[in-house]
Amino acid sequence: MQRPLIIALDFKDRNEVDEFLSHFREEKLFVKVGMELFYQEGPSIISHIKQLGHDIFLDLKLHDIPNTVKQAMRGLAKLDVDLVNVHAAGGKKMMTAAIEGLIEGTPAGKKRPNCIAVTQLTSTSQEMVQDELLIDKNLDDVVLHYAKLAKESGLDGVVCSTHEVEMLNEKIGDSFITVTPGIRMKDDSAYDQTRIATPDQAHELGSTAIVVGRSITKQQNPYEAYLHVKKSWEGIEG
Ligand SMILES: O=c1ccn([C@@H]2O[C@H](COP(=O)(O)O)[C@@H](O)[C@H]2O)c(=O)[nH]1
Repeated sequence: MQRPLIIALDFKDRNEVDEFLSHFREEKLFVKVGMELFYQEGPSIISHIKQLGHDIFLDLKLHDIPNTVKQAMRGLAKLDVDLVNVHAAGGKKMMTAAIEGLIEGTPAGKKRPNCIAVTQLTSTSQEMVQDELLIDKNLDDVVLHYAKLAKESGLDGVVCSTHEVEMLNEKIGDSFITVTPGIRMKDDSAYDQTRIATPDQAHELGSTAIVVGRSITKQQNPYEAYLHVKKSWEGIEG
């Protein structure tokens, strides 16, 4: 994976997506379709965006019993997306089943989509881990443990925050993909995210890819905001 900047298309429908993408006519993008858009528009939104020439991370974060995840992944593999994901909290059997489903569902001659596991959401804080999830461990240790489970299950990488990337690169190896949401420009609101960093910090810490939503999509000039984030991510400007 070529260290992409992935734009989260958290829009309510296809019209909003088209309006947003109209600002990027010359640009081949890597975009993320999440639950909000996919549950509204269904699989046709994927073929629509593919026809425009963009790469797609389908962020549905599957988390269910192994057989259900396997059959769901068989279906998703047919959609011609580049990246899909599960929650690592589903465990090794579930993650292994996800890969089996992807392999079975990928059309002959095509490469299966990369599959990554969410370790701990970037909206989760150390306090939440202890007080709400009742996990009596350091958040870093939880992320590392889930990342190891994902690796052992044959997944290609994880979703984590930038704060854990150096540790994962050191302990698991930097060919294991680290996709990091929770990205904010210096003066932007964190909104509901807690483990945040700027694009240039993500670059320095060694993220494979960053996911950026509102710091681009909610700006008055999304194209300018995108260029600004991209420069920072490429280490050209802080
Ligand atoms: O741990 C996670 C996993 C997924 N996300 C998704 O990324 C974007 C982030 O959007 P922002 O507007 O930049 O906060 C969003 O679609 C989330 O569903 C995440 O934030 N953290």
